[in-house]
Amino acid sequence: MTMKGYPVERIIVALDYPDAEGAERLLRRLEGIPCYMKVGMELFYAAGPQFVLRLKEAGYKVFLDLKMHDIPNTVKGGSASVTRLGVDMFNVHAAGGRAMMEAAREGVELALSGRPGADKPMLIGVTHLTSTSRQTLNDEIGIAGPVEDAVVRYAELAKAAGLDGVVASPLEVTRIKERCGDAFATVTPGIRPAGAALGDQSRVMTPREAFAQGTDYIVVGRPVTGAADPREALESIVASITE
Ligand SMILES: O=c1ccn([C@@H]2O[C@H](COP(=O)(O)O)[C@@H](O)[C@H]2O)c(=O)[nH]1
Repeated sequence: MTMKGYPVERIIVALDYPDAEGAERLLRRLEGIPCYMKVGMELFYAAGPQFVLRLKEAGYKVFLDLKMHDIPNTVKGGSASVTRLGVDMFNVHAAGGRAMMEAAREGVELALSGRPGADKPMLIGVTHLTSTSRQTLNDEIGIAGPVEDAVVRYAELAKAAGLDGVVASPLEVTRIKERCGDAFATVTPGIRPAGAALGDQSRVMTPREAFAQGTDYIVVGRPVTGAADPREALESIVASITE
């Protein structure tokens, strides 16, 4: 299954479930669709590294979305551990600063040293969460100006630290690509098919609009996992992009 220039591998399905059984039910519904799978803190804290290995054994690409944010030495160790696990993509908070992101990069190199041929995971910086509105940024967090400016600043910092890309909303993709280059990847949650409930998301676009902005990956959770027929929901997202 391919989309014009955007294979379905660029759709990352968020497996936000409280246990492995829930995620397994979804995997059965989506059997044969080669989308990327995202394991976030809810599933990882419940089902652990074993579930990541199970996805890898089934042939999926895996984004481990744990958003590390700690002192550089700790993040270096965490990055080495998830690299040894064999994930294809993982992330750290850009708010941790340049030294922390560089330490994450070192952790990847450490885990790969002595393992020639092992795949290097994409290391991605989290900018401002897609649930963050301008009002939250300005009035609660205390950062002035549009969210986009703050996101682009984090993206530039992530690039300077040697990261491969950032998590941002599709609304910021054009400016990130302008400032950081097209090869610097954007991974964009905050995806809502037309008419879908926003839930707690604030900065959103449809799947089609997001790819039209030039994003590399979209992340979709509840519009698929919360649908009565998740397979039909995912196929309809693919169709909305290719039509
Ligand atoms: O800024 C961010 C970073 C991560 N996420 C994650 O993406 C999915 C989105 O799920 P939906 O159900 O489609 O809203 C979820 O796992 C978040 O943890 C994000 O939304 N925004």
